[in-house]
Amino acid sequence: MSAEATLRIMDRAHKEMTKLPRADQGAVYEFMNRFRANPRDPELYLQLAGAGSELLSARVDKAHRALLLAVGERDYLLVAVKHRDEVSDALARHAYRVNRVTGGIEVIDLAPVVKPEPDAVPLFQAFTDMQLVELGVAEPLLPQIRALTKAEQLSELLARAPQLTTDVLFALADGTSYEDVKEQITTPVQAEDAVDPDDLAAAVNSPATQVFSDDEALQAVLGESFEQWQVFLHPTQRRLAEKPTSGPTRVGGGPGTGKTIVALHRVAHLVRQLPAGADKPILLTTFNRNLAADLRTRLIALGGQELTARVDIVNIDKLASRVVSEAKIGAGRRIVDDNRVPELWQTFLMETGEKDWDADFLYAEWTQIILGQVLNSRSDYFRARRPNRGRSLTRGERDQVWQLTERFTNWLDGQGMWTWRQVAERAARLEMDRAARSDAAAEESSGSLLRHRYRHVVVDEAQDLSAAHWKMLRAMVPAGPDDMFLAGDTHQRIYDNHVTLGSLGINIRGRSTRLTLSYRTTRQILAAALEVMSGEVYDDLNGGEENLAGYRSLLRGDQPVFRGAATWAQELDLIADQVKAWGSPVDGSMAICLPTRELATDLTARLQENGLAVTEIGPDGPKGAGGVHIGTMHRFKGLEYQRMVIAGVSHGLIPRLMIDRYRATDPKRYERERQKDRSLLFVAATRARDELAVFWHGTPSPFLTSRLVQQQMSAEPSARSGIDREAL
Ligand SMILES: Nc1ncnc2c1ncn2[C@@H]1O[C@H](COP(=O)(O)OP(=O)(O)OP(=O)(O)O)[C@@H](O)[C@H]1O
Repeated sequence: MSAEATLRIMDRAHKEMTKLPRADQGAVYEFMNRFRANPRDPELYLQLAGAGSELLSARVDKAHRALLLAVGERDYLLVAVKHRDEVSDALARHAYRVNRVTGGIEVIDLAPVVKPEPDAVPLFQAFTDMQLVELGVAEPLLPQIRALTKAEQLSELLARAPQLTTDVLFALADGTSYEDVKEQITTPVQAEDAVDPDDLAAAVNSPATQVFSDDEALQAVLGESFEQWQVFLHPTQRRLAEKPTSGPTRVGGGPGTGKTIVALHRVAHLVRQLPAGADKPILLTTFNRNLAADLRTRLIALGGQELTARVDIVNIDKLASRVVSEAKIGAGRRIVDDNRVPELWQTFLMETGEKDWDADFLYAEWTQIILGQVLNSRSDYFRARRPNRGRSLTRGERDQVWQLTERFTNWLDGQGMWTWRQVAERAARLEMDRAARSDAAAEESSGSLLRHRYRHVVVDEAQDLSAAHWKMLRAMVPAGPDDMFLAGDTHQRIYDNHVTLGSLGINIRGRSTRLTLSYRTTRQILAAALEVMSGEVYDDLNGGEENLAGYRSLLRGDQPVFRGAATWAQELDLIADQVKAWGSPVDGSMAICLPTRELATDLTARLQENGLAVTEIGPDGPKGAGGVHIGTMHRFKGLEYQRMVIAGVSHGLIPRLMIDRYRATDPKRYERERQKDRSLLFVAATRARDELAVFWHGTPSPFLTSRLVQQQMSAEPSARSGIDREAL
């Protein structure tokens, strides 16, 4: 298709579009097609957006207008899609300018933030306007910057300023000298050639302009379906999805950065490379059932039934149980839920009169070391490394533990039971044997019928899989190019599975990447979620450390609400009021997350008394589409909602009071359990797209920093203690 005009989309505009209701996204999609074909189509009403504005406006549909910059005679940059009632506000509020340092186009938010204080000393009086501009500060913000006298005002301004302005002013306010800022912040992003601030055509091609898509990529995707456009990958995401790899690869990144989307596109890409056939040589797996169901729906939306037909989509435990039942193992045995196993250990120790060992300790040793590492024999256990296990064990003690676990498994067996961990361990062993036989057969003759199960394995929520799961997966696919693709974020680990992939035969070193741009949530919600995580150290699945540096959002919204009540009954009132303030939506766009089932039951009753429809989120996901969704924290993994309440964020509930008993007896375990509960809160907070409210009763959870808690006292930014880099 030859087009009349080229159209590019700014990153920010694209993010805003992903937030529109589906029907409106469809209208934008149609608009872009028409606009590219003929921008002067009279029905598009292309015109100057307003007197004195640098922007043009065009009609998307009855309600929406596109705002565009003309960057060449027939080249346009889409900078925003707004409701027509919001256009004049948007024009007054934002300026689009070429930055003199980077040469990129910046969107500058001109909303006034500073209330002038006549006698106070301006924060940046030591620097001239010229110096600030030379460092890369956005010129239209200079009048506001000049009026800043307090750190809190600066925080507020920087929360909306372009990146380079933020970096420069933050460093200067922090006491960094002009020369150092120039060297460390400005020079690295300086354009190679001289910048002409009026040359938009050059600016739009500058790497500093955050253009989501160039015209070519847009044209390609507009030729596809609307569904595909909805998950049109950012160039960074696309590279990850399509890059050939020499071995296992991992994509990390904070919540909502598109890891799942990339994993799905990776699957689609791999399917496209397959020779024709009716088999399923690609495994797509994740932690639990509802996430697997969700992956299936999303993959069908992306590539249809034909593509999905080549992919085995199954959650990891089901996959393991399939392997053992194919081998006719465990028939008639009931699989008990892992959270019941500590209790079973307790009963076993009581029945056998064994008093020297603690049930919790044995449970953890058995699941994490013996089953977790798929240890075959007592001598393997004697040699095993026991990372993260706290106290060391002598050889004699290891012998006792081994014998006790053998007796325990026989005891379980006698009652017709086994655990998911045992199933995973057995499946791993079966698959490792199968792989060894298949390798041996391949060496002897090329016509062997023994093959690995899959050619490619793609794993989402990788942070929650156990070592036995990884051993099973490793054995299911031959080592080689594009063998394993893992997506996950260790900050969201909510089950106690810590692994070092390298020691399990999965070598991701040098093939690990991180996404940093959140598509889900606003800057304000991200800042609050990140604050919950402050001070904690996370691993990178491979023995190193991982952080969320650079994790950001281009979307802005209201500050999240943080509010406490004296009692649970009063907290229920707060929740009911919040639901009402949000217009009591019962279309499934709002959810409430609680730490315990009891609290969830109370809240359900309360909302139902108020006449609201409530939908429980069960192990397979929400039990219906509409209603107010209510669930305990674990249920929220992988979900997203327009509005979220997190309730019961109280001392003793988050983290759970019961973990206190490990504080003295098993400090490592205590730290792990505490980190897990912190991650649960982080996962819950990052499910919110637009609005978040956090409530507690009594004393707030220690994970809510005093700054977050203070937000209830005063909506004023002056309640903050200072400028915090993370909060920006
Ligand atoms: N390129 C994109 N275009 C449009 N929407 C996107 C894009 N990438 C991600 N999204 C949207 O952002 C949201 C989050 O994406 P996704 O679920 O893949 O993130 P994630 O990193 O797996 O999140 P989490 O770690 O919280 O599970 C989804 O609604 C998804 O459709």
